[in-house]
Amino acid sequence: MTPDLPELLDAASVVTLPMRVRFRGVTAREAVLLHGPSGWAEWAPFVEYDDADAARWLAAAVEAGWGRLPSPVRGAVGVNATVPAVPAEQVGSVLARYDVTRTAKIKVAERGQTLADDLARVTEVRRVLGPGARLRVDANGAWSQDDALEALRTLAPLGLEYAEQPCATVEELAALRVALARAGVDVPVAADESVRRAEDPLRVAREHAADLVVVKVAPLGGVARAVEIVQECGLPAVVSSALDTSVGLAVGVRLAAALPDLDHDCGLGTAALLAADVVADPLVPRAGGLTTDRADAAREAVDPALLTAHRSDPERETWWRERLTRAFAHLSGI
Ligand SMILES: O=C(O)CCC(=O)C1=CC=C[C@@H](O)[C@@H]1C(=O)O
Ligand SMILES: [Mg+2]
Repeated sequence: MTPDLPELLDAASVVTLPMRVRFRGVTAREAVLLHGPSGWAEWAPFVEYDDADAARWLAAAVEAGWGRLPSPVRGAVGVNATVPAVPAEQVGSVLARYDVTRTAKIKVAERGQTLADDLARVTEVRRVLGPGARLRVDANGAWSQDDALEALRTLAPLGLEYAEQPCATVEELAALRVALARAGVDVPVAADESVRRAEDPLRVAREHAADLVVVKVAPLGGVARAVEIVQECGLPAVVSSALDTSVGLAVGVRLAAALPDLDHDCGLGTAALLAADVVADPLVPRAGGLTTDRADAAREAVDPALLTAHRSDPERETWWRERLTRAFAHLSGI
């Protein structure tokens, strides 16, 4: 069932949530919470995304708020800590916000920083979490193929589970995998933007450009679509958030719980990066994981007082409502 536009606009609350640390260049996360007959849903396409992208995020919100989510095949999922591109001295305080010690994802290749900064940050995460922890890095496509080879050669001795989107294009990722193998650098490559922002999310698998895929519910158009994409790719998957509120994270947990195979911890701990949320008890990982029970409960626990307290200013609210109207016009093309 798809709501009409007046129903969607009526169901929408626009919020601005402050973040604890800068992430993806933002210090506040804006989101639209939608209350539909199937429960709360979130629509929060990154502000730089165009209306066609935003429509895919809307399809995901409509699935959660007006449709049905695929049934879980597991009741709990492991979660990684997410470490923004902070100075090494701040790593300890970031990690202290997570009840997670097994796996951490570390942002690298941040604009204005150097490989020495990345090395210091990853070294510090390894020191804090110890030799048994699984560490993955995410360059968000910022390295050239040569830079990626040099960086991963430098970081590999610290022990990396994988490198997420080390280069921007599918061609570079494919060539990098060959170059890494040739150089004897044992770091698997994961594709994120090459799946979530691609015209054809399966191309990365066809071109043998990745060892695993990172999937996010909203950019892929919903849980059911994301499950299909993972199956069609035929590669191991990691479910990750799109810097969601607890509502979006809860739906992410439902994707992780619905995948037939899940061998990696998921990037669903990002509530810890928000200084405010739309539920009183944010969906942060406990003992390294999240359960579907807690996720479903969080989605039911959206607090109207928090929606009011964090309501966006009138100018931003108008911007989001107009964007929602435009994205809705694209929805039928999805
Ligand atoms: O994967 C995680 O650990 C948390 C989520 C995360 O890192 C991201 C969420 C949203 C946008 C991104 O720039 C970023 C990513 O690239 O994976
Ligand atoms: Mg990523």
